Amino acid sequence: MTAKLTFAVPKGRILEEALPLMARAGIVPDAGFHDKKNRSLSFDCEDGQTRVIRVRAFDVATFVAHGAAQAGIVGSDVIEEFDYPDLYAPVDLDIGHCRLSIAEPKDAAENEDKASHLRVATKYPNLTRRWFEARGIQAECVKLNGAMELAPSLGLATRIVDLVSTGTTLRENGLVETAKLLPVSARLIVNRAALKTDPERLGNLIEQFRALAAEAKAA
Ligand SMILES: Nc1ncnc2c1ncn2[C@@H]1O[C@H](COP(=O)(O)OP(=O)(O)OP(=O)(O)O)[C@@H](O)[C@H]1O
Ligand SMILES: O=P(O)(O)OC[C@H]1O[C@H](OP(=O)(O)OP(=O)(O)O)[C@H](O)[C@@H]1O
Repeated sequence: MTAKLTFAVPKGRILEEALPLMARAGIVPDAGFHDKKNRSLSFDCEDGQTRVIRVRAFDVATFVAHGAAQAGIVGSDVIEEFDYPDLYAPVDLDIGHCRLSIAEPKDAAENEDKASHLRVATKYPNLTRRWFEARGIQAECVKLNGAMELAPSLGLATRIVDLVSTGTTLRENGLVETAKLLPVSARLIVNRAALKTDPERLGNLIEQFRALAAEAKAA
């Protein structure tokens, strides 16, 4: 018997949009997955050949890149931040849309614009450093895992780099978006080595998600 395929999904916002797509690709975790009291992190699927693990968004990429999970769904923000060579992201699922942006207080001092060194609060230090470096600016990143919007008013940083969708969080915290680093959407990801050793199963999975994404686009 072949080993179960482990499919990793983020536990938060992408999940709601991802579950119907997964179901159409035959990945349906058992009822425990939807039971809020269930503390299990791994769920067998109806097909008996797949298990779904529910982890934090950044950890989806880590599990798949190391081959602990063979495939999964994660935002392109996470893929670009890690840039794992063993991660293959063949299908844009056209869900989980947002953008990674720079923001600053709406009354920021003008001379900040000409600074060659900035302090930036972010969950994405690699993408942030790269973006500023390309513009000749050295970004000193303060890594936060949430509530980035507090950093400028409390003097932790002068800018933030964070995900923006409606813009409400920025507005309600007195910040304005000054540049867009990256448009973001969720992707199917696959471990490259697993694709080589199990080309039939993972190849089929890619084709199924590819067809679903194309269908959604055409609709
Ligand atoms: N408005 C938004 N804010 C944050 N993430 C968004 C937004 N819209 C879409 N996304 C996508 O959702 C992903 C976050 O997923 P999720 O909420 O599952 O993370 P998480 O694992 O709960 O995060 P955390 O590490 O904060 O617990 C982002 O990486 C991004 O790709
Ligand atoms: O533009 P908006 O529609 O307001 O969405 C953007 C906000 O959503 C995300 O935070 P999330 O709610 O995931 O909480 P977090 O700060 O814990 O990451 C993100 O980090 C922003 O704070």
